[in-house]
Amino acid sequence: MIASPDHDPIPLLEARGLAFARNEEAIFGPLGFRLYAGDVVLIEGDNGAGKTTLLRVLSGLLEAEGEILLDGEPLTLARLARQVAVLGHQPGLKTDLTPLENLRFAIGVSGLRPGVSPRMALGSVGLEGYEDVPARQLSAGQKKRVALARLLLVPAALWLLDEPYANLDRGGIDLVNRLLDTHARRGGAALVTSHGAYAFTSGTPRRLPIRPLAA
Ligand SMILES: Nc1ncnc2c1ncn2[C@@H]1O[C@H](COP(=O)(O)OP(=O)(O)OP(=O)(O)O)[C@@H](O)[C@H]1O
Repeated sequence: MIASPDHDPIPLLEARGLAFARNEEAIFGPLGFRLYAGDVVLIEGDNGAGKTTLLRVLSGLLEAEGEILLDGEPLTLARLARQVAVLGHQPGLKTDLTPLENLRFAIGVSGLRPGVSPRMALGSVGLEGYEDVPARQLSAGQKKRVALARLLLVPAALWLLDEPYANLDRGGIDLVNRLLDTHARRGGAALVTSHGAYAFTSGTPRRLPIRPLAA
């Protein structure tokens, strides 16, 4: 069980007895943990350990045994849309649309954090000048940066990030760490998978590995 020293009594995310099996083969769990405002938690595990599966369960994409609570309430699709931002292996962009259009689409679905605009968010992730280029013309790292800009724009307090460092150069890795740091200081929380090579290399927020993830 993970808990920060100073936190609100209600965790942003709580898992109770969470277990997932495929074809009767256990993938992970049972697993219990709490994530409070200000927590950034690194999910560690070898290839195939079940990190992505866990994030897919927490994102409502796969059903598992056990309970998932968001702000103390059972996970529902409506709560997910408002309270959780997910960054998967794929950047999740519509490639015929530009970065600006993709971000406006995301705002339409998940809302807008006060005080930030799509152009500002693209500037923050180093994509000034790429606002109006079709996303299919962007490199893998640039696409990942658009997905990071989406995190900055939406108001969700809980971030679920699957391999956010993949495809990023050194500056991009530092960028992810800065975004996590700022998000945590603003009262957000994040669950991050990584193979560890690049995790939290600078501007390090708290590092709170959960183990074991795979029973
Ligand atoms: N769609 C699927 N159908 C069947 N088995 C799957 C499927 N997706 C994943 N698995 C299996 O579930 C297990 C956990 O996979 P998962 O992708 O969660 O691992 P991971 O820890 O994220 O791995 P990696 O570090 O390689 O990304 C693996 O044994 C994998 O082969």
